Amino acid sequence: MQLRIYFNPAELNFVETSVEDIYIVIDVMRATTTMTIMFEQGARHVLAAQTLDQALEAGQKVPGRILCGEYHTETPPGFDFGNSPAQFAQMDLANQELVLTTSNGTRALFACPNDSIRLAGCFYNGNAVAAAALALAQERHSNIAIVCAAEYGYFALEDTACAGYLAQELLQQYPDLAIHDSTHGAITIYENYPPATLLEKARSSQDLLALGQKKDLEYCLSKNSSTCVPMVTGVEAETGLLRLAYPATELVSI
Ligand SMILES: O=C(O)[C@H](CS(=O)(=O)O)OP(=O)(O)O
Repeated sequence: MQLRIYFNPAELNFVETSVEDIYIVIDVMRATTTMTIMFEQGARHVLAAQTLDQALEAGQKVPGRILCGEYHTETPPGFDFGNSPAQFAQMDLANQELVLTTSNGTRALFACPNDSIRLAGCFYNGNAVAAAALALAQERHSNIAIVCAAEYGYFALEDTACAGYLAQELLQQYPDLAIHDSTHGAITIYENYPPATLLEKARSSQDLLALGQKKDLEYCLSKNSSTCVPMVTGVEAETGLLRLAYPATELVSI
C-alpha cells in the first residue's frame, strides 16, 4: 500500500490518479475541521458545493436545509451561517442537512477523481481519519492519497503540516506503508510546525486572529478530539453537490 501527498489540488491534474485510491482531503482552516464538527453535533448530511450559486440553489431546493459557508471568510448574503467550527460546536445539528461551500476546502473535494472515496481530514480527527483510510484501503487493496486544499491555489503551511501529522499516524498504524518524497517533506514540515507554531506562523491563523476568530483556531489546531470521519457517499443528482455522511452507512453510489 502506498501513500502520496499532494500539496495542492492542482497537482492532481498532472498525474495519473486512480479512482480506486482513498483520498483524504485536508483543509485545516477551516472547512474539514468544520465538517467534522458538524457531524460531531449530529448532522445527517453535509452537502459540499463548489460555488455560491450552486449552494444557494441546493439550499432553496429542499426546505429546512441549513445554508453555510464563506466567501473570502465572510458569510455570503442569503446564507444562514458562515464556516466557523466554534459556532457549529455550540449548535444542536441532530438530523440536519447542511449545505456548505468554502473558498478552498469544498473545492478540493471536487478536485479528486469523480466517484472516488473522499474523507475529510484535519488535526481534530487525525487519528480517526488515518484509521478509517487504512481500513478502506486494506479492504479495497488500494492506495492512500492525501490532498491539501491549499489557499486559493497557493501552498498552505497548516494543511501540509497536518498532512505530515496524518502520515505519521498512518505509518504508526501501518508501518509497511510505502512512502514517497512528498511524505518525507510533509513530516519534516509537521515536525517544525506543530499546532502551537502554526498558531503563530501560518498565514491563515493570522487572518482568523485578525477577524476575531481565535476560538476557531482552538478547534482547528486541536489534535484527535473527534472520532467523526466525514466521507463522500455520493453525488446529489439534481444539484451535483457531494453528499457527505458519518457514519457512512450509505456507501451505495461509490
Ligand atoms: O473559511 C475559511 O477559513 C477559508 C476561507 S479563507 O481562505 O480564510 O478566506 O475557506 P476554506 O475553504 O475553509 O479554506
